[in-house]
Amino acid sequence: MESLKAAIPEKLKQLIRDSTVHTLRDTCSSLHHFFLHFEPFHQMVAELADPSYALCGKNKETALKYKQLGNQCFSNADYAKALDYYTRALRRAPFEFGAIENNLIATLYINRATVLHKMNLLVECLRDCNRALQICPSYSKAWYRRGKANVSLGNNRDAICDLNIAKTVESSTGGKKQIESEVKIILDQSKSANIAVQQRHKENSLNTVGEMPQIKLQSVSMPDKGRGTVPSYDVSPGSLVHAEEPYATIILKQCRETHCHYCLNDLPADRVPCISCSIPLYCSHQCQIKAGGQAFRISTEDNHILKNLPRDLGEYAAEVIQYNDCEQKLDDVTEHQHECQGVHWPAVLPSEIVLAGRVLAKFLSKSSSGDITSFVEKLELSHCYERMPFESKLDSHIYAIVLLYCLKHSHGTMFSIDGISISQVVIVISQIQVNCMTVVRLKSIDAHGLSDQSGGFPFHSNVHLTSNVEQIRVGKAIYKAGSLFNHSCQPNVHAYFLSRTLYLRTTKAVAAGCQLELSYGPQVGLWDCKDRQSFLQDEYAFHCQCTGCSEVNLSDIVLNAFRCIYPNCSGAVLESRVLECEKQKTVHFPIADKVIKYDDIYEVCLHAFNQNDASTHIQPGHCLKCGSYCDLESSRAIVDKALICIKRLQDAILSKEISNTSISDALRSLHLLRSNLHAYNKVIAEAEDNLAQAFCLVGELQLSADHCKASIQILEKLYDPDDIVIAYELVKLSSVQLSLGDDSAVNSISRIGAIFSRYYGLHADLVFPYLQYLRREI
Ligand SMILES: C[S@@+](CC[C@H](N)C(=O)[O-])C[C@H]1O[C@@H](n2cnc3c(N)ncnc32)[C@H](O)[C@@H]1O
Repeated sequence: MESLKAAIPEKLKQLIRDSTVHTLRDTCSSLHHFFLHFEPFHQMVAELADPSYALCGKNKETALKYKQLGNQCFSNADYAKALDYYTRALRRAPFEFGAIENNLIATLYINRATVLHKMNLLVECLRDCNRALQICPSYSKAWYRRGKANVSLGNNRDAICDLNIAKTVESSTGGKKQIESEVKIILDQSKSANIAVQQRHKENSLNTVGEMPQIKLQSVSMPDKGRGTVPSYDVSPGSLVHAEEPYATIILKQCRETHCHYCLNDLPADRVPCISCSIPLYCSHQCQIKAGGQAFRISTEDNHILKNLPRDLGEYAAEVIQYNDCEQKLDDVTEHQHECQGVHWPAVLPSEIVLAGRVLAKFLSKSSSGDITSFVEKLELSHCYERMPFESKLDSHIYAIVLLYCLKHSHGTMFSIDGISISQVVIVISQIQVNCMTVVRLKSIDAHGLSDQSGGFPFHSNVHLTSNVEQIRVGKAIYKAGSLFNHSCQPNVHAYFLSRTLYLRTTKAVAAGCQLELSYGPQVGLWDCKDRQSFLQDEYAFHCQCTGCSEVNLSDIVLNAFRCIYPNCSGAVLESRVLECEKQKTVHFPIADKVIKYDDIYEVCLHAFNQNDASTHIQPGHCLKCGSYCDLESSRAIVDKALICIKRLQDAILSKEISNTSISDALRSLHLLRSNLHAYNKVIAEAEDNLAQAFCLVGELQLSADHCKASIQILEKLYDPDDIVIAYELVKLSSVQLSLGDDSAVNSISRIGAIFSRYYGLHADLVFPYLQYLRREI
């Protein structure tokens, strides 16, 4: 990429820098023309898209090598490594149609099932047996392993069926005898114990609760934000206003080995690779088929086994072999199919560009003509091409051309590559920048780094959760209707995801006709106004016009403020960086208008209110309440030094090596922070939170609870007291309160429940399973 960029003549770069939507065809055409005569471009496209260079394809030799390594690890009882090698082998093993006997993939699934059984991952083991049996229905070892897993699961009835089938299809007499004696043992055991309730372990089904949005929405046009979405009637807090499947999705590179490439959920130990290339991993066959459109199913004629079995066993076997792992209707367009030839480009190009490819492929498969000239128009998404910085304009030109060449190799549909088609893709790339949502997940609950093997919370253990509830970014997606919701730094809508489905829920009451707005990332309380605006400008190329950025609010004044030199004065002292931004707000919305409504703003900047023209009287380094001067340079130096100690404590928490010295140094630093920073400064809240975690880890639970409460008190000033951030903090507090046997845990937990149900409704327990544990405790 860099070498292509460097070779572009300066004159052409200048044209691209100055390009608008109207001149885009010309600049795209000129750059294309330049690349056509530039050999390194053709070399690069060949390396990206030519199957003869493909390294991500299937390769039987490599698969056999990994299988061998897996076998060695298994013999040495190194099961974790064996599991990894068998998965690698499955990723590279080509599917051989017709090879029912000694099928490499079926053997690998059974080897992996055996490892999973050893690791006591029984449901996963059962699923791998099913996969092997779908390929080779008369695979005795697979029925046998399935039977053994069912015994361990207590599904004795299924186990007996599995073992009986294994016995029937087993060719050796010795083998048959051994299975027979095992069946006898289970039958004897079953007589003395109640037969456990049978469970069918199906592959992952979408974990959604059947809640449908009931609110009628309208699209409206706003003078400062373009189109927006409003409800047709009043909506109460916690109402589900929108649910939508994505138009296209892509997993982020850092999650490729940990999350399903289709539904974006955590990958289980029995992950399923793509059938035709070695790039994606899925949580189930269901997701693999939805993404790639292919399944390795045997035809019914190959099911000799079914015909030779007694009727009841035959029906049982049919259910296992043909069990419906793709109940949901397949979209006619599968996202990964066009990328799936083992060529490099889907693995190498940036995620947003591969996503643009998926959007284009979906469009092409729906259009009969292969004409992409009306592509942008039909997508009906806004874009930011003219607001993009030069570097992004240049990158999108280059990537659009490269992507079109890669798609032409891979897609199979004919389309012409010229100024018109390239300009369409450039616009789509800028549409993706503005409209794509980052799919996030709450990180699996981790109490002191503990979680059970399936990543869930160990409900049985008496542990307290003190680490932060983290969100991890797993994918990017385009939701066509969802992208009509504008941003606000004081949002009234909360967006979250279950699998790939987007859910939007109101967190406040919204009157009919008022805009429903979510946060694209930054929020009042998280960062101050200046930082939020720079983020939105860099990431989404717009200047935020929301109320949080145009009207004075307490959080923006105090979040980074210093304290007044007079101990009894509650005024805030601001540095010039923050002050400039706040002054702009007072020009348009005088603070005095807000005094009555928000008396806590009045509390921190009384002096500013008392002036006729507040904007000229607010000065950096002067208290906004009493006007006295504070030497911010020396305060800043003290604060920076104190923060080094707090950082040391943070590191000690992470490594779980907390010494008395690190705690007492941090306590001294907290004192320095409190005497230099405003009482509501976020840095103090974070220091309090670190101390709460440290005290919890060394078993000083009362001190931990005290520091946790101190942190929450500040956060309640910075955020809305009913914000989800407060609930996350209360989770930590309640956990410690429970361990202390403190009755106030009940209040904390019911507050958490109320906030969670407003943000997640019926999905709260799914998104945050730790809630069930807390509820049970009260
Ligand atoms: C995902 S789209 C939202 C729908 C968009 N208004 C439309 O007409 O399609 C994002 C774009 O909406 C506009 N926008 C959204 N929130 C805004 C805000 N708070 N202030 C200014 N513009 C905003 C910006 O132009 C941004 O690039």
